[in-house]
Amino acid sequence: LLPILNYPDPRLRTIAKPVKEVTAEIKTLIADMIETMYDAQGIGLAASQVDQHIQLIVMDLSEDKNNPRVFINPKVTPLVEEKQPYEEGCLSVPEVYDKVERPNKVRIEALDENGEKIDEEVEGLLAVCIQHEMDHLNGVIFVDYLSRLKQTRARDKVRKIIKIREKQDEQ
Ligand SMILES: O=C(O)C[C@@H](Cc1ccccc1)[C@H](O)SCc1ccccc1
Ligand SMILES: [Zn+2]
Repeated sequence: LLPILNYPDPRLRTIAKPVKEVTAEIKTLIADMIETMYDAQGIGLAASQVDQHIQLIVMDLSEDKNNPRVFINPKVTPLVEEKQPYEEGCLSVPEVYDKVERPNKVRIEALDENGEKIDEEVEGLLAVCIQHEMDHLNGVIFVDYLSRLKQTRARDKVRKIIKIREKQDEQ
């Protein structure tokens, strides 16, 4: 399992670099990220969150957690002007949930783990999730869209949760 960086860790603000070639170690990273995402009960994970600053996202929205998707060097283009609110969460901001408005239909252009082209139009949770992950690759965290007060509360809450988790790990 890979350690997930927690807000407000400044490393989460790093801009991810494009992947030049899908090497063996990138394939290992992909497998480790998928395992880490499942363990953390996430439906998406960006490489930035595990302190690897390359343009790589893994996602699995399936019920049985048996259909992982890999997006390398992704480009997301909104297909509708109108934005819809969605109650987002983030593995880097544990137990903080709040509404974020995003276009709910987007085009995804990327490469998959075999370097094959992906070019899909998606909507709903998949569209929300890919935009949330793309933000991570650009050093943006969903709490950045919230008020200052909510950002302060999020920071305090994450600090408390991490302390509790560290205590649990000691026992
Ligand atoms: O990038 C992450 O931190 C994983 C995110 C992905 C996500 C964020 C907002 C909306 C959908 C997906 C989540 O922690 S995965 C947990 C989750 C699952 C279903 C709905 C919301 C959040
Ligand atoms: Zn996130």
